[in-house]
Amino acid sequence: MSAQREMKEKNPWHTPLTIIITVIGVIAIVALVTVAVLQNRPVPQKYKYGIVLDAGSSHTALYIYEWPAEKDNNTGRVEQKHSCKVKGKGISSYAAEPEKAGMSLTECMREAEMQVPSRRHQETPLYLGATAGMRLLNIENREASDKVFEAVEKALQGFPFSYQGARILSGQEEGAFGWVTVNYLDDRLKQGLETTGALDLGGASTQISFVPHEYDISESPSNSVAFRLYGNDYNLYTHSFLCYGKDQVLRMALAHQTRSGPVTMSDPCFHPGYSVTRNYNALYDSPCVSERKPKEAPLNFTHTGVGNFFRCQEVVKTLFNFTSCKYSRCSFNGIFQPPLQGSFGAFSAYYFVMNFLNLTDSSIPLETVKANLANYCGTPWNQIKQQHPEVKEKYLAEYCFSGTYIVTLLTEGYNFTKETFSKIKFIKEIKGSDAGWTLGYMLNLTNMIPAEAPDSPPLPHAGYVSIVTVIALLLFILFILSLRPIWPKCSKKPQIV
Ligand SMILES: Nc1ncnc2c1ncn2[C@@H]1O[C@H](COP(=O)(O)OP(=O)(O)O)[C@@H](O)[C@H]1O
Ligand SMILES: [Ca+2]
Repeated sequence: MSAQREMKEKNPWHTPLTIIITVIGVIAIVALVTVAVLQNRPVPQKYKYGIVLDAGSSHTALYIYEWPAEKDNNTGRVEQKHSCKVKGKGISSYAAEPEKAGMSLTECMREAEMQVPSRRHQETPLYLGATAGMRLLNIENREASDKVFEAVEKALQGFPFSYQGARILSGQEEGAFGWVTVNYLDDRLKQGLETTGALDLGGASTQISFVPHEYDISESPSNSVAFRLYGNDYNLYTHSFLCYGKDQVLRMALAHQTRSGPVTMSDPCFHPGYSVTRNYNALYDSPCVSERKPKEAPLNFTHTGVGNFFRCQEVVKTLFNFTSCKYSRCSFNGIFQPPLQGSFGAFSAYYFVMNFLNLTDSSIPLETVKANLANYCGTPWNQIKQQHPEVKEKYLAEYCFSGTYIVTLLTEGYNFTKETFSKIKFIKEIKGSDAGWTLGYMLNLTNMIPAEAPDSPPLPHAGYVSIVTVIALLLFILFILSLRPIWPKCSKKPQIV
């Protein structure tokens, strides 16, 4: 009993000094680890927002983007939070009543007010970019185009966002920003990977953009755009063909087939049994066809379908001019195009049309695509309507023409072959964000893609916490070991007794 007490009294672990040192040591280590964890714990996510209105020729769409507030200038990913399709037609169709162009945006703008938290309203940039519909209106009637912009501007300024202006994008910008969007969403830019080309088909214009293999930009400087993004240089080839969007190209096809001013016209691009009355003045009311208007024509003509893909292709081919090229190589209409390179993402109407025709799968060979189209175009109009009662009749009637145009544009126009055709992916969106020029436009205007690669912290959060914990544990073990000279006394004493 007394030996036991003596041992207890002499146990060095039980001296007040050791106990105090141990307790302080443990507290210090716990405090160190706690501070490390708390300090680096991600704070609850706060977001910033940006709004872009895509005023296309056929309709306007509003996109809301969001990104983590503390990372807006480099590392944070910008994603599409919401989109809203404006009811009615594109703003260019309100040339005769511009106020209505402004009013048409109200519903989607109200939706944006609900979607963006109100404390962020004032700092949220709002852009409107108009494309080929307004380009055409601007060519046709400058004054009317200015009035539409005035009305739109007035309407947008009535909302609590940070309004940054409404303007017409150049064809180059439209092509280049579509390319930025696709490659940003695919994370190809930040990682410096080989980029994907972008193919955009609108109603009034169409764009092709890609980084060619070896590219002499001096051959046609107006087709080149240079970017420095995340420390990499890109020489992008881009071209926008005004009037070669699918609605204007249809006008051109109809104009070509009615150039003699007939009363009825049989069209291989429309289904057998299809028949509508069309007005000559309405058909030729566009700068894309106005010069081709027949001198003498009746008021209307009857547009009937024949449904023959191959003959339709012949009609479409007449809309491309292959005769003159002052460069080393051209696509069509004397426009320079370097050899195609890499894979492509085809979006907007490319996707809508090919998706309807069940032809988005890249593994379908070009020959099969043509055979399916031939079969589809040859199907009687009544049968098509019965099979797709849910689809808008205007779209439904035009899928044969649009599909034929897409295949002809890609192969005859841009020179895709049966081998390279499989490199085209028909896409609507990438990782939840729509493919289109709007995201690239906003990233550019808000300087959200830095020219140089951002400095990233040497360690991610988890790595940092683990290292602090390991060091703390090592310190603790070292501290215990430093008490070692006292250990033998403690363990041997009872044996001596
Ligand atoms: N569901 C759909 N099916 C077929 N075509 C569609 C569908 N939705 C939109 N489109 C077409 O996509 C095109 C979009 O073009 P738009 O962006 O308005 O014109 P642009 O880019 O030339 O200014 C239009 O031709 C429109 O009719
Ligand atoms: Ca468009």
